[in-house]
Amino acid sequence: MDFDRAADKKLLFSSKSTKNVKVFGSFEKMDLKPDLLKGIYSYGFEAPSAIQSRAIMQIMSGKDTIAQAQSGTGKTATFSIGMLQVLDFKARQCQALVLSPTRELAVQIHTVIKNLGNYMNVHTHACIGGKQVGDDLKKLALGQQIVSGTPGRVLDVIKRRNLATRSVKMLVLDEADELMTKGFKEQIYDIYRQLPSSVQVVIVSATLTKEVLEMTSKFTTDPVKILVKQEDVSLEGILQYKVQCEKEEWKFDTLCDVYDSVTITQAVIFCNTKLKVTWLAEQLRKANFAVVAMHGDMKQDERDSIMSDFRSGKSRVLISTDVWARGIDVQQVSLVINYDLPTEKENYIHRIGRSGRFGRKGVAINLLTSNDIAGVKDLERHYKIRMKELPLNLHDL
Ligand SMILES: Nc1ncnc2c1ncn2[C@@H]1O[C@H](COP(=O)(O)OP(=O)(O)OP(=O)(O)O)[C@@H](O)[C@H]1O
Repeated sequence: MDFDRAADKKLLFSSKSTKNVKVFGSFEKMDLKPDLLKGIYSYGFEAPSAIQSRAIMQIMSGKDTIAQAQSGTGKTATFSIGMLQVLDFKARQCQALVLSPTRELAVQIHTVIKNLGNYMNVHTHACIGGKQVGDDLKKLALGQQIVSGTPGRVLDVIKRRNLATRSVKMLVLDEADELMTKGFKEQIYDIYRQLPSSVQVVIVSATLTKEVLEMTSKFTTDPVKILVKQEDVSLEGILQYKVQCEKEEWKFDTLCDVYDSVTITQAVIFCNTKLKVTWLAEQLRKANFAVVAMHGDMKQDERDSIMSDFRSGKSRVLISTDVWARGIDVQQVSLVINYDLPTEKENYIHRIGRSGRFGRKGVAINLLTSNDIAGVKDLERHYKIRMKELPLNLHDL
């Protein structure tokens, strides 16, 4: 695991991290419950990643934990394993809440927890918007020890008194910086206020700015911090390219060239608006390219079916908004195209991180107009990266 050795160094050298966090080089050394260990191995994991070898034991110890690590380096299993180790699965009360910004991510986390806890009789539920609330209420009435959900729906079922929070021991905020933004912040505070004051808080993201860290101090007490320096947040395994298209109208032809030339497994193309996603999908289909599209205004059933086809490899090129930028794990994605440069710096890292999962190679291509010059410079400076010009012969990639 060469990539992990690199990630390891980066976690070690981040100066704001808590000093002397012990590193556990194997899952056995973590003294996990045998059924949990069995779940981890049958899920296919052999050894812990850099973040796992540090943060799992901290989470298990009951301390509030801030766990930052690059995209695709196994943060989900970090908090899932920590959680599965400490909860009491003989009791049916809800003992852990995981909040994340998108429905698809909440479902994905629920699935990972279910798989890792396969031998532990875990009852877990994905509580997300866009689905009949009645179905949630039925599931919750059965008793769910872990709930993974989106803030709006989770708050709703708490307010309706269908999700009892008095036994919640752990709150995980995944993609915490996104959850601290305007749309979610109030809901997160409202949920937090409903939890016992002793609740352990775990903060997770690949990007955590100083401001976000300050905000999270409202939820945490003397947290263990495992942080990555800004210039180390971008993964080395993802090659980053730019194409100067000058004008917006010239991007489309460039995209068609790229589509034709690169033999890919799977790709995600990002646009900044839902309208543009729909428009681009139409244009590409007219030009006989097979693509699917997904955005937040679509019905959940449709989103589910697009996700399921993309996960299974039935569809190979997906066009989306930032609803797809964070957390979604499809290992076969090897190419990310920013048809539009994201408006938030952090989302650049998250978007390109949909490729290059767990040490795989990835390619990111940014289509730029003359309006993007300053934005690119800013990204390059901020993350100490270099976007190279896309080679004319794309097979060289
Ligand atoms: N110890 C491990 N051994 C092998 N594969 C692993 C291990 N831990 C995680 N993975 C795999 O790595 C991939 C990425 O993990 P995960 O989705 O948790 O990343 P992440 O750090 O949460 O990324 P993001 O920042 O994009 O949310 C998943 O497919 C997961 O199954």
